[in-house]
Amino acid sequence: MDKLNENVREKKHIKLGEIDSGPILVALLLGFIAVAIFVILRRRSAGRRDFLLTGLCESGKSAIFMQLLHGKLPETFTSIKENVGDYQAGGHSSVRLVDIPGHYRVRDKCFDLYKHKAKGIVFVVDSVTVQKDIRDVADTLYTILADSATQPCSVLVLCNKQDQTTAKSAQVIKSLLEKELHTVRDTRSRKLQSVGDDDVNKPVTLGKPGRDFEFAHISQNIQFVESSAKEKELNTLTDWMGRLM
Ligand SMILES: Nc1nc2c(ncn2[C@@H]2O[C@H](COP(=O)(O)OP(=O)(O)OP(=O)(O)O)[C@@H](O)[C@H]2O)c(=O)[nH]1
Repeated sequence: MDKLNENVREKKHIKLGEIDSGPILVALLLGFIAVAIFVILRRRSAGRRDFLLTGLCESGKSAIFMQLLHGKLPETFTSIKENVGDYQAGGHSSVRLVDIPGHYRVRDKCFDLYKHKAKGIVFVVDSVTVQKDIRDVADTLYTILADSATQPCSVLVLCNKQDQTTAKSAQVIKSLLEKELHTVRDTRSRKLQSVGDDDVNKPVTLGKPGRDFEFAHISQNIQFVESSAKEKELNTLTDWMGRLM
């Protein structure tokens, strides 16, 4: 009888040993995967120090650039070339600020030159004309967000010209854009299906397929804030940059 009990106990031990090793292996595997993801993400964001000001023509990018770097508003002119300068926020080392021209003929080419070094992308919106221009604004923003090179970036949608009484709030602009980006995504995915695309430059499909487009579903960290370059109210932008520097 004693021998029988001992045998049962032995068997139990063997079984317990077998069951116990499973969770340990799973935990080790999960740990390994977590470390690998951390290393990959670190590598992807390493060397990214630039902040890019982008958006449609006349949204106020050059005004913001000049206010931040020189404390003054520039004469009105359409940029055809980027403005580049060093910006320093209290206590931080300086970063490169690049004002990308809004004109469609130069915008994408210029953006492509700087996107791989970008840590933060500031998408400037004219809060007065945004509703009228919503198709163009959404199309331009979609191109930026769907670019695989911008996936590690933080994105700030800066709703500028808030000194104007007809300016839409950041909250309204966010929901206008959410609706329009849904349409842009549909149009683009239909085009992709008919044309086909090479795998290397394949843009990312934004949000969750089959669901309404929501900014909460994209991989970039995106925030919406308000500003007025004219009134030098740019704290929302400088605070955001300070947090990333
Ligand atoms: N009322 C108001 N006007 C602004 C503000 N920011 C810029 N502007 C004006 O908007 C116009 C366009 O500003 P820019 O800074 O040249 O616009 P941009 O985005 O650089 O335009 P592109 O160079 O064509 O890409 C200018 O007349 C600015 O003075 C603002 O916060 N409030």
